[in-house]
Amino acid sequence: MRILFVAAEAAPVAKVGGMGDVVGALPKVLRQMGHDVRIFLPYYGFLPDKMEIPKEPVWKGYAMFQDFAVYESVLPGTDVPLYLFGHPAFTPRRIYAGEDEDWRFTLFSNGAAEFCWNYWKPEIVHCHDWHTGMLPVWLNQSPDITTVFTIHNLAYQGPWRWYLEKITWCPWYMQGHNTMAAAVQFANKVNTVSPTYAEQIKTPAYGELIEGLLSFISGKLSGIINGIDTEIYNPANDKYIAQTFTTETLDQRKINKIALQEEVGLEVNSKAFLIGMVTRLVEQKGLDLVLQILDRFMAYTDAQFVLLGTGDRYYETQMWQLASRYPGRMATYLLYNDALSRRIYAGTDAFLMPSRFEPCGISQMMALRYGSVPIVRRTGGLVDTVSHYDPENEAGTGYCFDRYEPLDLFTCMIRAWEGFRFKPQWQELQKRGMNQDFSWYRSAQQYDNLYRSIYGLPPREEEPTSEPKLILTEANEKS
Ligand SMILES: Nc1ncnc2c1ncn2[C@@H]1O[C@H](COP(=O)(O)OP(=O)(O)O[C@H]2O[C@H](CO)[C@@H](O)[C@H](O)[C@H]2O)[C@@H](O)[C@H]1O
Repeated sequence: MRILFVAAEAAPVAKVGGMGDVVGALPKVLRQMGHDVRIFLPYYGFLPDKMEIPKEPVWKGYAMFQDFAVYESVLPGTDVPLYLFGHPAFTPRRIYAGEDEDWRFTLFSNGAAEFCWNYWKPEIVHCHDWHTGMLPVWLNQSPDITTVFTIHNLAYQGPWRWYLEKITWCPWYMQGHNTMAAAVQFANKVNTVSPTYAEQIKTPAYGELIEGLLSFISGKLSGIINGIDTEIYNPANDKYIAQTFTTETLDQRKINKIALQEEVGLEVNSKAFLIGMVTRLVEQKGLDLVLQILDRFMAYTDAQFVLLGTGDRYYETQMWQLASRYPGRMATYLLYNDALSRRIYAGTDAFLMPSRFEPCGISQMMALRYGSVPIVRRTGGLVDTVSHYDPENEAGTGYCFDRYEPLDLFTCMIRAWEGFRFKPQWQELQKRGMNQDFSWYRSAQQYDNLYRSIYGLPPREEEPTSEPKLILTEANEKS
């Protein structure tokens, strides 16, 4: 099938969070499965620093009273054709956070629709998040193009209808009070990035005010767990970490811990329990919980803590100030740095992710792959990817808690800190995590079946072993 991915991010050239990982990895695997997948991305001002882009555009178009040009390149490290939407609105060296955000991404979507109608006609347009939410509405009038809309983050729903009506074409048949709601109504298939979250968003606690709509369209709504790029993120040959390792050579992993402690200015001590966090610093990621207990945790234990993240100024300053109270034991890096993130996954003993909600979560899968034991709140995709440690039966891959309460997080962290003292059991726990299969192949198979279902084709046979593991606890079934 001919499939066009339209998104605001694509790793490795334009990534802020997990959506970039998905758009950067999934097309590659789908192409290996025989689909002609291409990506449509804004031509951000920083892209020429990161890849080769021809000077001449392959096509010029017109949308929302604006001229634009489309340049063709290839996503670095892959064979995936990449079309770049060139317009001065994207020249600034940033992906998000501008006053013109609603306008410029609506223009981008409109440009993508024109591109499909006039230059390269796909059978399926696979849209990601609100930035591309108008595409299913516009393409609804083209019966030979179908749409899939993937929700990575329901919290951001794009501009309101009244604003869209001012800036662009809202066809007579359009429904939905904002871009996300319109996309959910008009896409042929809607999916989110884990089975648990797909259920949760039909409830008021997680539905971000469109739970009624999501319940209404539940017949076309599904959950497909993300993968990670296991070729790029591989502790056995990662050139960004001090010492490569596998489950067989886990003892060597402590070289990474020492190197990380040196790099981020922590006291060098391979015996200290080192917790890491790599995250966007936003409410979703549970930072308010962390701020309520971290001071006490640091005071009560001898643990060390390293944070890498950017985001809300409030969380940045609070974490920074906390770090200044624990010199040599806590380090805060307020920046975006892929190489350092890998060294944190490879060098920490545990990885903290107490999310308020989590559509899937890529970081905990990276942590598992690099042998850092996740401490997570059981919500969304964290339910589907991390199972609670059961020492009696030597089962489970991390430490989990259910309620979004500071005391529950504190208790969970203390349990992990205690568990770390039992070295042989801890190593087994790490190995179980590292042996989990989070490759994209399993998820790509499910996307393939989703595409096939649009055309009434039967699903392809799946390997029985490749089924994602869905672990539902009583507490989660209730939430
Ligand atoms: N400062 C920093 N430096 C370097 N790397 C950093 C970084 N901050 C974050 N990252 C990286 O960004 C990615 C974060 O991905 P997540 O899926 O965990 O969260 P995110 O909320 O961004 O994604 C949203 O979309 C994805 C994709 O569908 C869903 O999994 C998720 O639940 C949803 O919230 C990881 O690869 C992480 O290493």
